[in-house]
Amino acid sequence: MKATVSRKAHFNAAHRLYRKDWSFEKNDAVFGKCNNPNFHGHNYELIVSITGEIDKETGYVIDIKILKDIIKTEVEDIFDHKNLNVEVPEFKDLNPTAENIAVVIYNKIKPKLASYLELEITLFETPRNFVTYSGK
Ligand SMILES: Nc1nc2c(c(=O)[nH]1)N=C([C@H](O)[C@H](O)COP(=O)(O)OP(=O)(O)OP(=O)(O)O)CN2
Ligand SMILES: [Zn+2]
Repeated sequence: MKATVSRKAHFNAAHRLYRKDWSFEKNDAVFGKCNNPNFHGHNYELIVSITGEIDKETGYVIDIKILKDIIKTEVEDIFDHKNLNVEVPEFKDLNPTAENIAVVIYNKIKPKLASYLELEITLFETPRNFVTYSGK
């Protein structure tokens, strides 16, 4: 019997959407106000969902305390109150769009889980804009 266990988390971060190999004009045309050289911020809301068999003895798919600790170490401690472009090495040459942030979070959390567990990341950049990534 399979179930999905989810944990919500939150981080606040600044970013700028642009490509270093494009002119300011091209970045402005594609990314608009998100290309502000002085950056801008979001209150990101994260949902980490783990799917797997319910253990017959414990009744758990995964102990949520363990998931909470993984999210703190791999996401909150690294992203919260940071400038993603400047302070998070994964975004040195990767545009910190919601899509790419979700992929980076997936790639940081996945190795910390037992290999038989499935992972899905849902990241809200604003209350109305969100992306989902599950490694496909
Ligand atoms: N596919 C994507 N499109 C956009 C992304 C993204 O990450 N992926 N990001 C941005 C900007 O960074 C920014 O997030 C847009 O914010 P904002 O302009 O505030 O968004 P809304 O106008 O939709 O604000 P609401 O409050 O949600 O109405 C742009 N595009
Ligand atoms: Zn933004």
